[in-house]
Amino acid sequence: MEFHNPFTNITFIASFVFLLMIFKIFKRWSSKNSTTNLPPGPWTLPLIGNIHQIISNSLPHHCFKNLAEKYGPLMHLKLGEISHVIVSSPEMAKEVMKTHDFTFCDRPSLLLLSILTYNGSDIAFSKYGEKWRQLRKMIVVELLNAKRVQSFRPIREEEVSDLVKSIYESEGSVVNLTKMIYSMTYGITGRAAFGKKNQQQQVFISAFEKILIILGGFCIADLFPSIKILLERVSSTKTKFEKLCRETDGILQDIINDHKNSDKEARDEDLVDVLLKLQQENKHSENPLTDDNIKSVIQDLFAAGSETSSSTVLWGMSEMVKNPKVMEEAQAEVRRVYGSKGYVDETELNQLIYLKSVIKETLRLHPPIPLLVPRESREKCQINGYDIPAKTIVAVNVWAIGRDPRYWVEAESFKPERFENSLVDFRGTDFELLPFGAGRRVCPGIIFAIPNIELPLAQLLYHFDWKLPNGLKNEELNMTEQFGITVGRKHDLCLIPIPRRA
Ligand code: HEM
Repeated sequence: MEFHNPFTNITFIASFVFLLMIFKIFKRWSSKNSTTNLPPGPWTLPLIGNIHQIISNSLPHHCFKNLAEKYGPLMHLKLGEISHVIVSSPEMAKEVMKTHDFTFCDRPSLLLLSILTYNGSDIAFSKYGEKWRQLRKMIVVELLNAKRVQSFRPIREEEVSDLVKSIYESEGSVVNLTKMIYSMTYGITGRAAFGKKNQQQQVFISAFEKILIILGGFCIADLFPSIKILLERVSSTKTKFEKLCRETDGILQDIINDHKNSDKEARDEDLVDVLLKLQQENKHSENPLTDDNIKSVIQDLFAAGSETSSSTVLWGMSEMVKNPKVMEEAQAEVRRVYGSKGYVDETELNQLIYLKSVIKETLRLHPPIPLLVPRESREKCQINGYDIPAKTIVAVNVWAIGRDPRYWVEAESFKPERFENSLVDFRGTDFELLPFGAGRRVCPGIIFAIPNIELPLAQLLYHFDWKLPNGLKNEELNMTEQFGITVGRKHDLCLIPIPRRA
């Protein structure tokens, strides 16, 4: 899956607009820069602040890690008119997401996300407040609980079996695992959300993929609020984005209407059914669930759930191909556990202890959202003796934290064994491993995500041995990252499956 580099067309638009608006911005910049006790950071240029330092060939999380090595784990950057703080150590992450969690549990209002989410009617990108709290509670209790996740087990098993079947059909030739895994995960999310697969669902998924590609980019208007309207006019992105959102909105509304008008008893309950039931139950409450809430929550599940799980499966496979001893041990475990049964299902997944360590290690080195979803400070506060002004955007570089040699021996190596006798977990209480974030805004989809990652990996390991095409050696596998809504592989993972004859 290809994404645009977020920083590609900034220079052109920025130089044009800067000439027009130079005075206005300068005035605003100088008045906003009056806080003197900010965390350390690189020297800023007038108007653009530190933008020039992050428009480089390296990806934002790499660039922030390099800068943090010089300026420290709590670093201030000015991107355009907006103050950003970049957190790069477990201690500072704990300050932001535990000690001062309430101050940092807001999300910034970003132009394209506001359009997509019906002005923040969702969970992931909406402002902190009573409406968000109620919606999140409802979704966690009713939608993302263990019983509901279990109810989708047949869907997962069927979709993963279909994946295995189509790989068998390509026996001996190269398969594009990237395409197959994304399509499988979208298939699982689509069926869990909407019920049976149909044409409408496919159209929604392909339009939504285009939306995610644009969202993975960078919106310059968000960095210059004082000339936002002008920037929106100069750029064609907003118009293109609105058109795509109108398309997905139409499809989602049709799906909701179809659900409202059809016989629910005649089919298995899907997530749209659950949301419509909640809408009925809450229609007289202070914060009723609107159709916009339903549509934006469904989009959250696709955006937050599908890309992240796919990218984890693909990074896990890539690391195992690159480290054949790990692959052998993981295969031996899966084949031992399922050997007498003769096929893989979800019943024994909890016995795959080594595979669980492989997944943890994958999330340590390749967190799909390396800077987490941005937070915004609700009020002024002090961290580590520095002032953080209200409305500062905070990014936690969990990619850098996962590679911190103070916490991780041989931090750059892929060693699942490190978790063997360790209690470190990824659920948001161990601040050296935070792929799902922490605190009030921690990912509520962890139990939904885990089987979507474990089952395909277990099946791929059970049924096949894997070889790189064109005589490439394992260590030569290209591991370059591509920045987008999640950080995935830049190059599709293409491998030759060799079916295992039991
Ligand atoms: C490997 C899989 C996944 C990873 C690594 C992941 C990671 C994350 C991260 C880093 C955040 C932001 C946390 C923060 O701000 O501290 C987040 C938020 C969220 N995730 Fe996940 N996620 C995954 C799967 C899922 C799944 C499967 C779902 C739902 C089906 C989901 C739903 C959400 C939602 C709704 C939010 C927003 C929470 C809020 O703002 O209150 N995620 N996720």
